[in-house]
Amino acid sequence: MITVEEAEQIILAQLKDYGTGTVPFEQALGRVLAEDIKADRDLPPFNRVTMDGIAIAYKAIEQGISTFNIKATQAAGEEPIGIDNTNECIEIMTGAALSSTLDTIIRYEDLEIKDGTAKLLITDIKQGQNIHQKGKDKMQVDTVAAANQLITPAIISLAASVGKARLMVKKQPRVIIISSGDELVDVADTPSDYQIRRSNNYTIKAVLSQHGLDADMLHIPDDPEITKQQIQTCLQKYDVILLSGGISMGKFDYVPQALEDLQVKKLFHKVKQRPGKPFWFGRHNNGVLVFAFPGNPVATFMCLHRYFLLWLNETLGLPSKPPIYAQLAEDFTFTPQLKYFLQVKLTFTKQGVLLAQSIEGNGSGDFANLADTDAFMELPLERNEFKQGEVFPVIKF
Ligand SMILES: Nc1nc2c(c(=O)[nH]1)N[C@H]1C(S)=C(S)[C@@H](COP(=O)(O)OP(=O)(O)OC[C@H]3O[C@@H](n4cnc5c(N)ncnc54)[C@H](O)[C@@H]3O)O[C@H]1N2
Ligand code: MOO
Ligand SMILES: [Mg+2]
Repeated sequence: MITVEEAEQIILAQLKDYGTGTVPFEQALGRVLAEDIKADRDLPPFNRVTMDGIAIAYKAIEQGISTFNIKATQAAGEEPIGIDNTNECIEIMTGAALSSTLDTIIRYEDLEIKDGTAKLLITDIKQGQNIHQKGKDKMQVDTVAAANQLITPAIISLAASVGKARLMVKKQPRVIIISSGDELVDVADTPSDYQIRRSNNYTIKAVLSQHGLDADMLHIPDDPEITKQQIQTCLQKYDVILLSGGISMGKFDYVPQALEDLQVKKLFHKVKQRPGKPFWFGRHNNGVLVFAFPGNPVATFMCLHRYFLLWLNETLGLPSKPPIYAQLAEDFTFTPQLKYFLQVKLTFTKQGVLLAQSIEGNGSGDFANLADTDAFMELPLERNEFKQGEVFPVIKF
């Protein structure tokens, strides 16, 4: 049986470029940017007033002038209005473009405005104050957002401001989620006393959608022929198949045999880990990758986060995420020769330390426990005793 690290390496050796395409920028949230976004003009594009008040030429202050004739009022979006004499000012609003004859803004709070004049109530005035200088943030053709990063709301905002109505993004793999098992009925159906509703497929879909990835869903019964037929169809239509269930040692666990019959090369089956020991991974000649997760809900959930999301991140060319470490809140013992992914609840202490409280639940079938936790703590395989205060990596979900 291979280790978690070996499984990770095998999976990360299967990265694939799915190409690029363009989407309207408003629909690009959560996708991966595949081009540099450049400023179409300076940012800001003009000397932008940052306070409502008056605009003056600083020279007036040097000349000892403290009362100004208001020549005009300029709103944001209006053509700049200049002055002819240093004893003049323009009443001006935040966001307005400043005329080249003006270089200093005094706020209304620091003025007394009466009978068409503005009198200064302060003496400490700096040349250039309350002005966001043209080109201060970025110059024309500067890159405002570099390729190979996740498109966040801030990047949507930048795209809008530089007039990029469409963005080039990385194409995502086409994904199908296949659940299996005769004991599983759909959400809308009423299970018999010996059935349950299927949930893993919805969990996977929800996690993927949190990561900006859409996926189709399919359920197959425990029938070897149907299992084979259905997977065969999916091998033609998708880039990645995420299976849940049917991969262990049960008499009706038909998935590994079906995959083998369909020429999906097994790259590994079983990993030294709990949960998720029976995890199966392989690749078809045509490049389709198959992640077959163990059916127990916590096992599916852990493997999805630990392996598939990692692969997705790398395959889309995103920078590797630095690991997050937390401190174990109490002693913990785990004796099997498996790497244990302990379910924990994370909190920050007053000292700013990330603390992991173990919330063990009742094994990998206890999906109710997932709602009470927010991370897996990855405990080293080589050890059995873990002490309060020790620090280990965590996978937040
Ligand atoms: N003799 C052995 N038996 C088992 C072993 C083993 O090493 N030797 N491993 C156990 C472990 S660990 C796991 S995990 C499971 C994995 O089993 P399968 O991948 O074959 O999954 P199933 O048998 O189909 O189902 C297991 C369990 O999960 C429930 N399930 C499955 N799919 C869903 C779904 N979509 N939504 C909700 N629940 C689902 C299913 O009803 C079963 O209760 O094998 C152990 N056995
Ligand atoms: O992988 Mo199993 O999840 O330990 O129950
Ligand atoms: Mg089974």
